[in-house]
Amino acid sequence: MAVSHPKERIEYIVEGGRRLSGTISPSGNKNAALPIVAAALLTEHPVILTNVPRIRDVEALVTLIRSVGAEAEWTDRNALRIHARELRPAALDPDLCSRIRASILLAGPMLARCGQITLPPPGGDVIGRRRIDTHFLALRQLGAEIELNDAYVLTARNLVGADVFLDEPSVTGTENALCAAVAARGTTVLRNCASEPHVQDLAHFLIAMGAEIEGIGTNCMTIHGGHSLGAVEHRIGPDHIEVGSLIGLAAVTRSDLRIAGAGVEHLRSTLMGFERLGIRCITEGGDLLIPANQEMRIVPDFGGHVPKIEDQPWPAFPADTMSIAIVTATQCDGMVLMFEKMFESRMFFVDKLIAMGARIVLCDPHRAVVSGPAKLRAARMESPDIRAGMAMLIAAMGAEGTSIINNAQQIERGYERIDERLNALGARITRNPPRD
Ligand SMILES: CC(=O)N[C@H]1[C@@H](OP(=O)(O)OP(=O)(O)OC[C@H]2O[C@@H](n3ccc(=O)[nH]c3=O)[C@H](O)[C@@H]2O)O[C@H](CO)[C@@H](O)[C@@H]1O
Ligand SMILES: C=C(OP(=O)(O)O)C(=O)O
Repeated sequence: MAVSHPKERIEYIVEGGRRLSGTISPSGNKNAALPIVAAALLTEHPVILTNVPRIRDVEALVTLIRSVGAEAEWTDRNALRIHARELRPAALDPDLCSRIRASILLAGPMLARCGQITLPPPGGDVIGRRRIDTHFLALRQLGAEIELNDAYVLTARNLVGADVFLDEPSVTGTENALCAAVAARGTTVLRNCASEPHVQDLAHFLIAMGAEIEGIGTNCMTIHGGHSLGAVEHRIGPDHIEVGSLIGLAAVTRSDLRIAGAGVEHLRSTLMGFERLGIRCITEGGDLLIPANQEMRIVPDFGGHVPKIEDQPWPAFPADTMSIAIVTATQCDGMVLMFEKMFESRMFFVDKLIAMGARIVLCDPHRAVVSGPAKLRAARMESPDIRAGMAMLIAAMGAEGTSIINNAQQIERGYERIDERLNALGARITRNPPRD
């Protein structure tokens, strides 16, 4: 699959009102694959990654690492071999960098290997301000110098361990700092760091390469840097955001689904959020079952008060599952406050759901009250970002009639062949243009 041209437009034509059934396996975690592909640049030895989601963001990052001299080839549909034998701090394509947030993840590994990198501003979902201050705060303390011209120019003669307190637990900020700290001389303590499953997966990958890291899964990691890093084979963990999306999809379409190998150890806050909406899943070994006969009655807070679902850094309810929870709540009986604490523009897509018949009051950029259930009508929509796009796809599948989702390439930034995989469960989604 080639990296898409920015002008490439994809639409999904979705026939609603169909129940799905069967088993689906989640893809590898997008937000783990991206930092791990970048971190493969830390070693001059070959790295083999399996369960890599073949999505647009990963393809874009693979193109970027090739442009600095790494060999990268797909040895199978979801297996990637990277060999960063020699790297050159070449100028990165500003257009590609602007399409993905993950281009910023090259900072730590490239500083470690080449002592310099010029990074055009990163992109990613336009869901609010995407700060990079935390990245630079940490990298500066580890010895980097940063200048801003048209691009960010980062240099470091030596990376040296430090005691770093992050100003917020930024996911990609923590990942950049972790990669730089692994290569730095001496010990680094990263305090107030992020601990999402993808941050943990990156840390396990680095340990498999030879790094020494303590405190994985907590908000304080200690890294004993400077170990030599060798060849490694690593399997990317399942995408807990995709699992959350499938739970919402099953509930809205009243479908019976089994999610095989769902990574159940990382689902507690997600399941708790959906339970508040009256949706209960069953864990069976490593699988998650979502029965079709859900109560879908919003559980009030003690004393009958309006409950809320709010996102926060891990281990709380994930920000990337918020849009899915909103569309799911429109089909549940009762009232709930959805509180998006992290991004200030992510909730604006609810006007599309309102146009379909959902009863939602957007109180301000961070809070929306949803009252359900409301019958959804088919509509023509435009996907503004990955998760809003997925929420629209769920709404379209739950609505009577045929909906059209434009700009579906946004959905494909994060979900692999989602049309094909849902069609295999009984959905009817036509992709335009068809796949090669
Ligand atoms: C490539 C990648 O991995 N992208 C993910 C990564 O983005 P990214 O690493 O860009 O997100 P950050 O964790 O830096 O921050 C996300 C937003 O939350 C705010 N914030 C963060 C921490 C906090 O305690 N309070 C707070 O308000 C930040 O200011 C920012 O607006 O993490 C986000 C938050 O899980 C996810 O939505 C993105 O999918
Ligand atoms: C916000 C997201 O991604 P990114 O940070 O890559 O834009 C997301 O995955 O929902």
